[in-house]
Amino acid sequence: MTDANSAATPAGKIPVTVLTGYLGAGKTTLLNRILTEPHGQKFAVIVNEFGEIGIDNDLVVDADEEVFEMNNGCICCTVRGDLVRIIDGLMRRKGKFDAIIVETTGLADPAPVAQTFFMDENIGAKTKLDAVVTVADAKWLKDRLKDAPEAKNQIAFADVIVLNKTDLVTPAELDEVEARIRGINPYATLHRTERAQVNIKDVLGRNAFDLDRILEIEPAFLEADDHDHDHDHHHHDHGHGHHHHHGGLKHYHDEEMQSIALSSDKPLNPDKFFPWIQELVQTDGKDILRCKGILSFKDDEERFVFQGVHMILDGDHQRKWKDGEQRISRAVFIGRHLPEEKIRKGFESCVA
Ligand SMILES: Nc1nc2c(ncn2[C@@H]2O[C@H](COP(=O)(O)OP(=O)(O)OP(=O)(O)O)[C@@H](O)[C@H]2O)c(=O)[nH]1
Repeated sequence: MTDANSAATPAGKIPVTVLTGYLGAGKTTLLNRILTEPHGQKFAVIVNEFGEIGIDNDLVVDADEEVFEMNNGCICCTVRGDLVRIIDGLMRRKGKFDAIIVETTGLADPAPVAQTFFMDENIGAKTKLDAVVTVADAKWLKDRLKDAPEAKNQIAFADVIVLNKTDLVTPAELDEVEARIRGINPYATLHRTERAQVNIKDVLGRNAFDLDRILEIEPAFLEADDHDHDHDHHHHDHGHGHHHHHGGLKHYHDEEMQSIALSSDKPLNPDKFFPWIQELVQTDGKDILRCKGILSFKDDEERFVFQGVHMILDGDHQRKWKDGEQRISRAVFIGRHLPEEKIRKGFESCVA
């Protein structure tokens, strides 16, 4: 097969798609869409998540794909070594898959991730960065561009932008957010979507990563990594956070961002949980950028997945608990100034 989607690049390198976008924009929704389409390809999927407990990899559809998880840290810093190791391991089993998809955390700066494919000689020889695909949240991007520098970098670095959640905004708002995106990145191809419904050929096998353009934005992109992780507090353009240096590449982290991980081995009562979570996101949704969890309800044979982005909640049964599978409820809340005690106590009070 030699369609646009066909995996092997001329040099026989494995194409890598970096899937990025701010917290809750719809990355996993897009990933699941890609994996469930009849694409006839075998993907290796690498998922990086912010927060201590692995929920994301559990939300990726149960396809044939192998999912590698990297928790506890941001892909662009602490776990970058993991990324190199996982890809290195994958390359030793060449032939078993056609392409690699890396889903970063919503808080990752895509620049150092992309840089890995140029700076690590071994990886650069065997893989090729196909495109940085950024999912943008039509409802919240505007606000995040004001307070989250990661969100802006994700747009700036994109080769393909999936402007998602068009159902949550008016046509005028949609035009406005697209104009904001165009102000930052006039080059990327852009698709407006609901539930990340985009043609797979529009996001994979693009051969779109443009090094020249990136060097214009980030002249230091190809400078050697001296593993210098300076914490530079002399920049007062943002009240919090710090900059790292990856070689000559400077990148920003929001240190006020926190995550709270909760778990319980006692089944929860849905009649307590739903009113609690609804009330919580109504009162504190401004600070809760993202919440999600896999829950075990009393007398319920199925896992229940809930998701939230600010005050918008979503939830559904996912699948039956498997025989022997431990029925543990897990949830994570990500945001700034989170009322931790209130969230912990509230969650505990939902036990049946
Ligand atoms: N209304 C609406 N909701 C959507 C759309 N796309 C995704 N969602 C919901 O938005 C929430 C977040 O979607 P995810 O795909 O998990 O987002 P993500 O970017 O992977 O989130 P993180 O990995 O936590 O950063 C979920 O509840 C989705 O069901 C859309 O087009 N419209």
